[in-house]
Amino acid sequence: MPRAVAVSPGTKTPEPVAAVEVRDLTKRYPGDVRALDGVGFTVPTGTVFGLLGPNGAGKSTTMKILTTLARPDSGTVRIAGLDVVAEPRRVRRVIGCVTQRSGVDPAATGRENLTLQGRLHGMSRAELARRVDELVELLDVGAVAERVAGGYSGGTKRKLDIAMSLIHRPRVLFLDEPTTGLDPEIRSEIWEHIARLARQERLTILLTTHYLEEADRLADRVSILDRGRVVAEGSPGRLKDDLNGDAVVVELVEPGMVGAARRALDGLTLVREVVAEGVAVRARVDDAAVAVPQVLAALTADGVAAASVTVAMPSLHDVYLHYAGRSIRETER
Ligand SMILES: Nc1ncnc2c1ncn2[C@@H]1O[C@H](COP(=O)(O)OP(=O)(O)OP(=O)(O)O)[C@@H](O)[C@H]1O
Repeated sequence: MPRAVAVSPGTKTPEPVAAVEVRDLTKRYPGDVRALDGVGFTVPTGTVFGLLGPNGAGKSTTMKILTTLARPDSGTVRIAGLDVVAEPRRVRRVIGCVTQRSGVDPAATGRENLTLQGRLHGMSRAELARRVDELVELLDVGAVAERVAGGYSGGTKRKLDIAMSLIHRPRVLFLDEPTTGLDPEIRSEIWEHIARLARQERLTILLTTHYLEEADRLADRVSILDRGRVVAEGSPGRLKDDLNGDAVVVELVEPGMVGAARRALDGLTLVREVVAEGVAVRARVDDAAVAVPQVLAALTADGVAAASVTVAMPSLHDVYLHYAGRSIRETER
């Protein structure tokens, strides 16, 4: 946790303890769509915060308002102490954004992309050259920095996008689904980079994700949004602990039986929630020792064959399912 007040090196002005402070945010779209209905959360300086929620929950709308791209109907947002509605230009100077749409110019080299970005921020030549070198090393893109970005792999391109968002040394970094569409191996490499950035650059990071393992791995705290409201907030560990009970995961012999397995387990009073996960079903129960025999009996009675049964502690998937009322996998695009 951060100290009460920190001093940033260049300005000697005290940094507010909360890097992001969101209060009572509301936003309606035409057609009486209530996209945000009183959203509030605080992100302490130097921490990583995850915004989770099913499609349509209000994550993008929240991100747009926080990054000055949209105005709220009511409520307040302060970024590094600055009001996003009253001082959008100053806010833009202290934030960096990585959106799902890449800002990389495929015809320019990695180094040229970074340099151009720095010029757009009005950085001096010497300072920019230093910063480009620093970021090339930090994001480990030295081997490809002189090659045109059009030939980069998806992971390298994403790293360049992240580096570009950091060129002007922002205090708060917004990452919108930073690893969507990447291979699992590349995804964990990007996670390592993000975690390192948070430490080395003393960044506050706010990310949206629908990979719950990403939030579990990176976020100090998460907020689960549903229908424009925060339905749960806390550290991933605390949210999991609060759920109590166990998760019973039954892997099925036949993928086609997932629906039948789900219906069979839905009918058991000791199963609190059940969700399909690929060729498995995941049920949350109070006591796995009591539940497993009944789970297996119910499946057998309905003609569903189990390949394996695993008992686990509740995961962030179970937390999400509990608060959002549905699995994030059911809501994936
Ligand atoms: N420009 C718009 N006009 C009308 N309705 C909109 C507009 N943008 C978003 N909405 C609606 O507002 C609600 C919140 O959308 P938002 O995009 O913020 O959710 P989200 O959590 O980011 O979902 P996703 O992950 O699908 O982007 C949804 O019901 C959505 O359909």
